[in-house]
Amino acid sequence: MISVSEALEHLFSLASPLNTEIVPLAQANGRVLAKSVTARRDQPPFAGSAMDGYAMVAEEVVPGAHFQVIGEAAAGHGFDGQLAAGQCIRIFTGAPVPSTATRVVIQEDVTRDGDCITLGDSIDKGFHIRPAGADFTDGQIFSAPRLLRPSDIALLAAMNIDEVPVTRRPVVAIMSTGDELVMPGESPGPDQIIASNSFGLQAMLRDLGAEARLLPIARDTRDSLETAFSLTDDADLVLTIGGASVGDHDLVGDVAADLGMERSFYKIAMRPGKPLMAGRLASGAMMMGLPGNSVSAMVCGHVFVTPVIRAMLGLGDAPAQEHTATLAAPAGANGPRQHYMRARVENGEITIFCDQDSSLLTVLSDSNALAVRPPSDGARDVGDTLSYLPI
Ligand SMILES: Nc1nc2c(c(=O)[nH]1)N[C@H]1C(S)=C(S)[C@@H](COP(=O)(O)OP(=O)(O)OC[C@H]3O[C@@H](n4cnc5c(N)ncnc54)[C@H](O)[C@@H]3O)O[C@H]1N2
Ligand code: MOO
Repeated sequence: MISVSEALEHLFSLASPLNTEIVPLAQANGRVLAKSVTARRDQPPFAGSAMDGYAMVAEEVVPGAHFQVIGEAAAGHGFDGQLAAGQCIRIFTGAPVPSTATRVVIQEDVTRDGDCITLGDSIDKGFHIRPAGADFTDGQIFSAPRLLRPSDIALLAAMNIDEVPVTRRPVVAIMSTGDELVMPGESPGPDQIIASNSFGLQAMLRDLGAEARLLPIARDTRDSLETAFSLTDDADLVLTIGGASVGDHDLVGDVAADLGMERSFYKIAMRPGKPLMAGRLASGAMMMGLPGNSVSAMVCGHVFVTPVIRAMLGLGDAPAQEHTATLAAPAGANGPRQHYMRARVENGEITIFCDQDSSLLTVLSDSNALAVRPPSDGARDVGDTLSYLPI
């Protein structure tokens, strides 16, 4: 058995960044920017007013000083004339400030009588002028790679970038295997259960920005598995679930090998998730064969599938990021495999659930973390620092 970090190295050597496509800005949220882009203008493009008030030429604001109102500037409509000492214009937020104006006095600090304003006794000393290019300037680089979020979309729009180069979404084919499985909503026979892992993984993959589609459930026969594999030619990654262990009906590895899969590794010193396999199929797609136990499949999703998808998206080869918390209750010594234990982190303290059986989805659902216990980690006390993966 290889270690988790050795397995990740193998997986990263199988996963390479996908090519780039151009999408309209409105469809770029959640995508990965593949190439750096540059701002096509200054923002703001002119010195602009930050407040509603009066723009004037004044070194100091002196209570009781008078100014003559000679015009107006609003957002989208600047003032064409020249502004001299003793003069001001009515101005609104977002309007260009005349080049000679030195400050904007907010309207709350002014009394107006016809075309004359008088400054009040207590005046806000702010200049309230946003210089041209204060946010960004023409040609400023917005660097790739990065996962685009709503705030980035707003920035790209302001930069006048209407088409965005993003990494193509990885296409992932998810194949549940097993005679016992039926789809949610169907009526299972007495010996059957509902396929759940495929749906959990599909949700995880979609959150990561992959295009994840479910194949028909493959039965525990060579024919059925071969048929399911024949539907994966367009995939960048094929995820099989179940049939990965050593039982007589665990045929996934054998069938994949017969179809030309070059195996990279099988079995990892971890729990849950020990019987994970990976390799490259004859189609060129990467394959990961996940164990069937529900929690094992989802843990492999967090520990291995997520970093693989991020690598395919061009976000780099890095393991899932670990955080630390202090232990809320003592934890016994760990065995020889790296153990990912369902846990809850609250206010910086981590509590590990008692029952870690790898079939218990209720415990997984109650968890927001996987405590990471390295191989042969000794017993830990309350207050000890522990690493965890947020989930
Ligand atoms: N003699 C040994 N037996 C087992 C070993 C071992 O080393 N020696 N390893 C155990 C471990 S660890 C795991 S994990 C499982 C993995 O088994 P498989 O990958 O072959 O999975 P299956 O046997 O097909 O299924 C296990 C379990 O999970 C349920 N399952 C499968 N697919 C789904 C799905 N899509 N949705 C929900 N549940 C699913 C299945 O019904 C079984 O209950 O092997 C141990 N055995
Ligand atoms: O490794 Mo299995 O994944 O422990 O249940």
